Amino acid sequence: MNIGKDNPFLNLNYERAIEALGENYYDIVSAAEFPQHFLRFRNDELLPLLNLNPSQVTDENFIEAFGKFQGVRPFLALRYHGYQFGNYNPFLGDGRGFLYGQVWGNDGRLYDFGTKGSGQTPYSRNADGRLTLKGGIREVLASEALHYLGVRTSRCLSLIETGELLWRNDEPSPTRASVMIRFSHSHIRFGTFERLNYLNRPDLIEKLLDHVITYYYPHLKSSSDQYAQFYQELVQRVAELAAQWMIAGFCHGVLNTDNMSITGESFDYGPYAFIPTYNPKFTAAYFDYSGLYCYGNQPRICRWNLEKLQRPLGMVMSQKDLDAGLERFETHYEETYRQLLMEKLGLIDVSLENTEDFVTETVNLLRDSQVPYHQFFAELGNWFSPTWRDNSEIILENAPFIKQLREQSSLWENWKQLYQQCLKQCNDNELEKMGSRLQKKNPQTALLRPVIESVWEPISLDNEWTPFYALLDQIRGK
Ligand SMILES: Nc1ncnc2c1ncn2[C@@H]1O[C@H](COP(=O)(O)OP(=O)(O)OP(=O)(O)O)[C@@H](O)[C@H]1O
Ligand SMILES: [Mg+2]
Repeated sequence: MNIGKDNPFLNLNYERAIEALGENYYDIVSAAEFPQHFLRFRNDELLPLLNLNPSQVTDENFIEAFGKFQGVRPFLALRYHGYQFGNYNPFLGDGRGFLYGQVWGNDGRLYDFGTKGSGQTPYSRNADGRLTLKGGIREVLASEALHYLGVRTSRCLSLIETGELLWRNDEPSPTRASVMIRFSHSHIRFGTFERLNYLNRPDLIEKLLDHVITYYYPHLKSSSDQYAQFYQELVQRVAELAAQWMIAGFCHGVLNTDNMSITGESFDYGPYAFIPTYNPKFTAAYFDYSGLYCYGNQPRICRWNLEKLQRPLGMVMSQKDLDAGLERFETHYEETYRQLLMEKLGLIDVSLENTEDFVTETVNLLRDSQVPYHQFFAELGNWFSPTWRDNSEIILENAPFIKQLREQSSLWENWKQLYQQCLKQCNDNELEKMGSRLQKKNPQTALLRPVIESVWEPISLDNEWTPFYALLDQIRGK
């Protein structure tokens, strides 16, 4: 049989980077066999990166490769541990996924195809190794939405419904099942290093660190203090990521160290939620009883996770270098947050004497007024007028939530003054472009929970997928 002979996914040039590290880092596993295969999502936007033309890749090609798992082997269940809600857990690892393969993008970067919901592995414990269809849909939507909001994130390459029924205590059950392919820059997690520290294997830590630098920080390769520079850059990337989440109004929900990527990329979208209004205490996961991973704690938690990573890294590099790297977390975070908030307000190359105050005032206004977070910025784009530069009184005067803003009289007056001061630094040409720039930065549709439920309901009741695809178009700004 010539299965897959012409399947472009099976003929990609797979790089065996992780495989070459040896079996101390993974277990070879096989995929589950599923009774049915319905391709529910294919991410054609990613194919050109692999030099594939979407029109030449059939749905059957996706199903064969990522639903029936024919062809490329071996599949590697990666080994890792992690701090979960503050406690060390040595019983983790890919329990419902594996590394399917690694490929070079034509952007010169190495990408992983990682599965989720592909069956049991040695790390499944007593669980089924499966992913619910709703869980898969939620991850597809989150990663597309975050990507379009400028967050450095993994994406989904495909989602295939498998015809199985699952029992879950957080979804009405039985519930439908799926298998997803994640497209990301590495599935090496902080917890991958933590496991090696637990096993007291500095030799394996060093080998993994060299691998990480070779493939994901290649510009550091020739440096004499590459470990120090790697940690410094990781701290910067993670601080930037935390700022990107905060600006996007995103609460990841489960910031365990096994969900932190060594490339500083965001991934694993389980019980996440976008905030309806600015509320630092907003908590996404129903099982996060103390609110540890609430929206406002995210920067602090990221820093804590980076600090925990010092233990394994400390086996092969100096504590002094680690401390120096982590010290810069706050500065990177604050600077990125400030810059991104200004951009979200349409302000590029505008420097106020007191930009920090303006950023604080904006956050205070959003928090105290409890206006819808995403809508505030979207309406700024919808109503923007160059005349705001000359008359601050008319700023957002027709916005649906103006009453809420006016109730915060001194905050609101002050904010308008500061925004006007910024606009005064823009020339006519810039002001003309401001409305469309704001609209581009701030989509009309936010991926709030009721929005996700509104597309899930027709799928679950009538197998009606049109609203899901329409929502995808909206969050992609189409
Ligand atoms: N249904 C399941 N069957 C087997 N193992 C599971 C299942 N759900 C979660 N796990 C395992 O529990 C741990 C924590 O799960 P978590 O939800 O953070 O990760 P995940 O969503 O499964 O995978 P990823 O982090 O790659 O997105 C992981 O080791 C995961 O493999
Ligand atoms: Mg996870």
